[in-house]
Amino acid sequence: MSFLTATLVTLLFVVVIAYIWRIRKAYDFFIRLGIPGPTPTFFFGNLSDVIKAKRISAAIQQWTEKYGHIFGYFEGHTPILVISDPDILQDLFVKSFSKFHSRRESPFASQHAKDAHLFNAVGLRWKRQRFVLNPTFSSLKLKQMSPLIHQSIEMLMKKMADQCARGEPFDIYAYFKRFTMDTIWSCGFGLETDMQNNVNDPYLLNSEKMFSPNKFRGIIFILVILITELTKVWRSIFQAANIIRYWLRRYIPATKRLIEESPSTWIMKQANEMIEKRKDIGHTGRTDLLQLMLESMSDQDFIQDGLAPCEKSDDTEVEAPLVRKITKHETSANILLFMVAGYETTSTALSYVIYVLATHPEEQRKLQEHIDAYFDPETEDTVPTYETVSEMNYLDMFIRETLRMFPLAPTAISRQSTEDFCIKGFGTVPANTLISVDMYNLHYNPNLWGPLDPQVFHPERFATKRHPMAWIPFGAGPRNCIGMRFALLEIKMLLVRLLKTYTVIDCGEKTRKPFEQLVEMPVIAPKEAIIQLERRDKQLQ
Ligand code: HEM
Repeated sequence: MSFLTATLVTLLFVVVIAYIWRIRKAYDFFIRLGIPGPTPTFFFGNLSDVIKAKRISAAIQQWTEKYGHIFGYFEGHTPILVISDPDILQDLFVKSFSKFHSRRESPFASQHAKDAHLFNAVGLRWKRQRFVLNPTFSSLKLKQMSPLIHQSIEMLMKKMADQCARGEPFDIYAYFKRFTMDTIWSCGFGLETDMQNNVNDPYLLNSEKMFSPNKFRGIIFILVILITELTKVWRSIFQAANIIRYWLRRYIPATKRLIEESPSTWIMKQANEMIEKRKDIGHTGRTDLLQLMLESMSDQDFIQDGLAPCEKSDDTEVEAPLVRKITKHETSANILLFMVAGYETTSTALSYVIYVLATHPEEQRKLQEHIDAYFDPETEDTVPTYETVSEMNYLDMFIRETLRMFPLAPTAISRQSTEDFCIKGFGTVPANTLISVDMYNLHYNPNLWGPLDPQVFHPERFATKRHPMAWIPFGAGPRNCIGMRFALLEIKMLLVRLLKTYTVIDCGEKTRKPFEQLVEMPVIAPKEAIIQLERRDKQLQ
């Protein structure tokens, strides 16, 4: 063995030993703080329990039952602190928000990249973007958007009429996806898409691909968890692969048939074209998301954020950033984000509402009577206005109760502390600790939701004032879901139209099975939502 080889082998040996020692030491994290939790396995942490539970949120639920409202587990050797004590969460998410404004970094994109969007950005960059985007879903804007939402509903109702006439069970979830995609494009970006009629629409296909399993993404994800120190390397490999794919397709036409374009690259390309087109047209009179971003668009490629100490934002209790601008990179990244966030979440929420309606006929009847009290059941095509649906309390409670029982994005809520913090009864938790929430535990906690058993579907429980952290399907505090009011409006307007005309019928096993085998990716969703529709006027005859 040459001297060089011997030196290299020794060096490698030292690095491996140091790494093993580092991992071993990482596993002392919760022991030092006196926080309970499942015992980690060397290198993998508690991943085997997650695999057994099939879903990360299901594993977290099981651990909360065993270890209580504060516990810790390990993803690889990264400690994750899970909290479901509502008072502590209130402190972290709202009162001490200045220390907890960051979210867990995506394995695929850096929080500090030029194109970090609202979901990924941290600190002042996030505040600046949120400040520009917050007015998107104000009451006035929602009111202006409601006729556009109605147009998409009209199209969906035509499809529902066809399906009802067939008299067979069908997957309504697929229709909801096309409906929410049409709606977000028209309300957010002023584009008249027709995905409800064109199932091969490239926007729809590419967005669907972003949620479908992808082996390469899966491998990068696992590598980031297990060898987290090399996150930048794994991320660069992921990004380089996308760039190579793009250049190969662009410059070697023969590869077009062999190599598929990455769906995010495709969407970003459309987003950039859309920005240029709208810039050419000038102000359209529309006040959609794209217009808001264009009005605040900076000529700079990168904005150095700074604080204006005297300025305060209306919607967040944080100081406003000095520059109320957004770059072109951030604009196109946010177009991608809003499209993805506004499509899968709302359509999945609708599929849960449909499941509840089908499996709780008595509750469905009550909701129909409530709708009949506001809209004449004889006139089918009434346009449910923003004002009227906003008054419909029982409809609101029905949707809230569905999202309490079926929270679909629990892993979207994560926070990372920027300073040390104390949890009463435990030690000082160091800065940069990742915090997760057990949404199921909060949503099913009898102390927060009693006296009626939280396992029972009972919309009226929302008539009683509850703890502000008892219901958090859209997150909490200044960094909650920006699209919440839009999603709720869309769901309400659609339900009014659907239930005025139809009753949702349970198709037994076909309806129930997909909801017993939910998949978390990252939205928790059934594969399909099979139901049948029956005209209400036919039932009365
Ligand atoms: C039923 C539908 C929806 C659910 C359940 C949902 C859920 C969530 C959750 C749990 C978060 C994380 C909040 C937190 O960390 O506290 C979030 C963030 C976000 N959501 Fe939604 N969402 C829905 C619909 C929408 C829609 C329709 C849009 C846009 C059109 C949207 C855009 C976003 C964005 C941009 C963020 C990041 C906000 C930030 O970091 O400042 N969501 N959503």
